[in-house]
Amino acid sequence: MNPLYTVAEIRAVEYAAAATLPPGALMQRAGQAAANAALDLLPLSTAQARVLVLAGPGDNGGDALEAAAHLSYTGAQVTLIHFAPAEGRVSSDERQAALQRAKVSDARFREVADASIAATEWNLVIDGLFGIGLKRPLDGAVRALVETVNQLRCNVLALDVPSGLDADSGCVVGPDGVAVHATHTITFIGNKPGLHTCDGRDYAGLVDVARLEIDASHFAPASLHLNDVKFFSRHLQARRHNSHKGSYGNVAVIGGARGMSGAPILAARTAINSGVGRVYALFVEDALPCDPGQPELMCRSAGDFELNTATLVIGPGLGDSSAAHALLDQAIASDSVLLADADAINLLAGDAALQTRLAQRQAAVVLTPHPLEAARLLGSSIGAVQADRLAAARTLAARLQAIVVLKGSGTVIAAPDGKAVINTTGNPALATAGTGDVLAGLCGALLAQGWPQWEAALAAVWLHGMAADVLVTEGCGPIGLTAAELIPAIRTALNRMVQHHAR
Ligand SMILES: NC(=O)C1=CN([C@@H]2O[C@H](COP(=O)(O)OP(=O)(O)OC[C@H]3O[C@@H](n4cnc5c(N)ncnc54)[C@H](OP(=O)(O)O)[C@@H]3O)[C@@H](O)[C@H]2O)[C@@H](O)CC1
Ligand SMILES: [K+]
Repeated sequence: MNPLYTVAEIRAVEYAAAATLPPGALMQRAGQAAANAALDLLPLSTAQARVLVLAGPGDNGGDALEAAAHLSYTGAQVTLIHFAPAEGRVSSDERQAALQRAKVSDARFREVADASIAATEWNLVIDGLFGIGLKRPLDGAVRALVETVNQLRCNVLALDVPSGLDADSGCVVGPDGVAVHATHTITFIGNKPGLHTCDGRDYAGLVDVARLEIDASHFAPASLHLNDVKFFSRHLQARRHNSHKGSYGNVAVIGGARGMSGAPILAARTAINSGVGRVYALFVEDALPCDPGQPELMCRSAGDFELNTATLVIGPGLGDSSAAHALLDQAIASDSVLLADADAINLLAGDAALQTRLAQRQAAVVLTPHPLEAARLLGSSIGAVQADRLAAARTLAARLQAIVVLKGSGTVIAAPDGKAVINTTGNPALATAGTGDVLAGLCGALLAQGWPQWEAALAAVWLHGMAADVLVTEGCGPIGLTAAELIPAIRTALNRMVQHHAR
């Protein structure tokens, strides 16, 4: 089920596997897998293909040298830019063997400063500069080379990790760092979180995993996965004929301070379109009499509502007034399943006692912070949260005993026991006002229909991103997609999933 491994975990697998294999076997397999992946990206007539291979000073460079030798034997015109290890550093034996193979092949070695590199029309660049051994930002000649490669218009295949990207966090290693902008990444032994969150999705392109035929016994159970429909599909239930609106739960969205009534309306509309029996839009100030665009919603003043009668989605447009704070306090004190978003998270961040009570609740809690909200809760900065999104989400989940959905590219969903998932759907169309309210309403809807909080969060994030992906393929984004447009697309995606998976 799409496990992800940290660099430390990959190193442990590599160490254990290498001990059972002939010397150099893993690098040879990596080089072969890389060459195969490259051939998939080249014209059928390889003899015409011009391939630029960048080989760094470590074993990632060794993979590249192996791949270069293989490709040159297929007839491709391979040009190699090779960085020897720094003075005082010794190549591994397998890397030295790979260098020899490349030297005796038809691959042509060129100097890094060769001006013809920028001017040549390459069919493919293979990036084997740095993999999981990257230790510092790229600088000097390597940085200049990466900047040149990033200007080329051909496919770029990264080996293991796009050089310059941190394989654990998905951050370009900086400050002011650069990384190879790959169109494809073939990653070795196991998939890595950094390829799927933060900057990872922008730099890795399409990711493929080559396990290098390592025996499954060398892999410890993963605590981190990519999101997968299999994780939640058993909760996709077909509807019974003999059912009524009372069968599908109640959601109450609490928010809507003055000037911000749109946020709870978006969340409430999403909830009713995602199958909830009854949906209330509750306003901390100036309740709207009704929502003319969605008259099924019951619009009320929040103060008049019995909070124990619905799944609560608190926060969209809630503001920071004392009335908002009091409502959050009451919501936490209630017995209802609770989703806290947006201003509810900001209010929580400023009230340690409320955080303690939240952590002690019996009923389920889901929090859906974006990175700034997460930073406020953690008492840190956006930069610190983004530098390690997984740690941020896991820390919050453990501290607040809640499912935490840390939004952003490669949304991270974390549970108090440390298990975590990175979502794979979604695109930059979601970077617009109101999409968070839609996600909150969707997750609240699933919770109200009886989904456990972990699966509800996984499914909501998946469907929300999938709806955006479908809309983008239809030309409704990424530029200019509005949050409200997601709602019917989510309804369609949810119904399709139920048709496909439910019994
Ligand atoms: N071992 C195996 O069995 C297998 C390994 N595999 C492959 O090996 C890769 C890991 O190899 P690795 O550990 O040698 O690290 P790698 O990513 O090549 O970089 C280290 C080198 O880069 C240097 N360096 C670092 N940062 C730098 C910078 N910013 N600017 C300049 N230099 C910098 C660093 O120098 P140092 O800091 O030590 O002076 C060192 O020389 C892995 O990703 C996979 O592709 C596969 O073949 C499967 C089997
Ligand atoms: K690389």
